[in-house]
Amino acid sequence: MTAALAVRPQEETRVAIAGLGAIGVGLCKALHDGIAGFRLTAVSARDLDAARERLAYLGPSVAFVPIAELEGLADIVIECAPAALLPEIVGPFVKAGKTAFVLSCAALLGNSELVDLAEAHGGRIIVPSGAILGLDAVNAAAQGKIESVRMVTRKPVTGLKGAPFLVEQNITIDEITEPLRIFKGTARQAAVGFPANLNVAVALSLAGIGPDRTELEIWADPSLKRNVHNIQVKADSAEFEMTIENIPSDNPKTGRITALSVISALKKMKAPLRIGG
Ligand SMILES: NC(=O)C1=CN([C@@H]2O[C@H](COP(=O)(O)OP(=O)(O)OC[C@H]3O[C@@H](n4cnc5c(N)ncnc54)[C@H](O)[C@@H]3O)[C@@H](O)[C@H]2O)C=CC1
Ligand SMILES: O=C([O-])CC(=O)C(=O)O
Repeated sequence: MTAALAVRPQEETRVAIAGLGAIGVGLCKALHDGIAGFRLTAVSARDLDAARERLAYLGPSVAFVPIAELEGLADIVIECAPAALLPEIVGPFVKAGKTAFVLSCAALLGNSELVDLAEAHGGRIIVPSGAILGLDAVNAAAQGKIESVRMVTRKPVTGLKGAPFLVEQNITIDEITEPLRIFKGTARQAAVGFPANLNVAVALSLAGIGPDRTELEIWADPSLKRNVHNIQVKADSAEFEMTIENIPSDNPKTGRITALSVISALKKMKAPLRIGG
């Protein structure tokens, strides 16, 4: 047998994408262009016919199907849909012992049975770094003792509009001319009040000291064009501060780096050299 024949080709992992918005469309393109070891096999969208037309370049090897059919067609699913759909996207995959990447991670707090389901069936839920930074350092610090994690988020008005907290509290931000602090509380409270705007705070809390101890301020700032997150961590191993300025994608609520973080996480799954968490 020649050396070449002795090398087993790396098995391709079949990927499904649920939700074809700002993140999902970027991931489709990346997978179509090629991520070694992965093959896009199925996608799901609210309007399947429109999606089929819009993404015709994906060709006949990619199935456009309702969410319920994704699990039969893929080994992993990437959830990048509205948060309310989290259980129906993730549930079937983890129940089959498969992996689900979750972007709407704020919704994990209200659906913790998904983690139990994954544990019971040998499935995995992976929350990529998304639009935030330093989850590896926070997670490392959490292996020791973390005293506090504080985050201050500043967003342009378009990145916050329509959040349930603003509606409930009758806070109008359309015409502000100065930065306005609109929320002070915990990551868990933010997940309820800002379910589509503060996944980053929940990811940070899950990496560190949990959603009830992670403190958060949210500011609406009309002078900003980017979503800015500043994090301060005090631990017995290190004290650190990190800031990220996210350039919005086609969806003003979503930073461009979010889809890239998924591509990076996929590559890490197969890399012979893995850097960071
Ligand atoms: N973890 C993180 O750091 C971040 C998480 N996110 C979250 O990721 C998720 C996706 O974000 P984007 O792509 O920006 O949102 P988006 O709104 O651009 O895309 C969501 C897509 O899901 C589609 N959809 C609606 N109903 C559907 C159904 N029944 N079946 C399949 N698809 C359906 C919508 O038509 C839309 O195209 C959101 O929940 C968002 O809050 C966003 C940014 C950062
Ligand atoms: O957390 C989120 O859902 C989005 C976010 O703040 C960002 O993209 O900067």
